[in-house]
Amino acid sequence: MRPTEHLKSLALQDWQAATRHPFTTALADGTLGHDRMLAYLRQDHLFIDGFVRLLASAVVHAPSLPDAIPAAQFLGLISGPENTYFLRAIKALGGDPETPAKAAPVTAEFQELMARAAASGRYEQMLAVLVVAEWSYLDWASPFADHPQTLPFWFGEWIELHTGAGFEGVVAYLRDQLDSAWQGLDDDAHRAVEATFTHAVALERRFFDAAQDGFSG
Ligand SMILES: Cc1ncc(CN)c(N)n1
Repeated sequence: MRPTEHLKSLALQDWQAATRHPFTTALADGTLGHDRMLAYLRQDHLFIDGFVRLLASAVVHAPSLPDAIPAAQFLGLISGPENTYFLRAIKALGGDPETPAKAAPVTAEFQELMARAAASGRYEQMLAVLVVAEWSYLDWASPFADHPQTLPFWFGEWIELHTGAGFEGVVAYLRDQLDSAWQGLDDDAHRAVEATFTHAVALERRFFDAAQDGFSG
């Protein structure tokens, strides 16, 4: 079994709950309340701040230039079209993209996990969080790739950013990086990757649970 399959198998319950979540089902069929989508995007924009720094750290720690380049290109996508999507969508939903939200507890925990992984100097720790974040999003969004064009852009473009050949390539690359890093690690480092990976999956689930509640708790 591939190391990334093994890691996912350790977190299967949370994985399935995160990737077949009523929040994303409602988002994809267009019935999600606009207030809910706005609250989610304002929290997720905070998540992206930490994510960009984590991805940049992975670029720094990649073992070679060919290993670093796909992550560097993905960094450009997140910092460009994805960030612009956030600004446009938050504005269209009635929010002020220039005023950051106060981090909800689950967002703050995610920020801490990403900051810890980035500061660890351990490439596999960075990849453990990056793989969960992008693979779980590919998993929930893929069944909705052919969404109706009538969906408002704040729903439709969010699905498009997480589906398609380009994004599948990002997930394949991140998984390959973690699979090959795993081979060179000792038992203690394997346990540490497992802990970070399963924590990240639990946070993805809790992030959608909180989003479903409008981040009110
Ligand atoms: C919480 C979370 N996890 C993952 C992703 C995927 N980019 C995201 N936008 N937000």
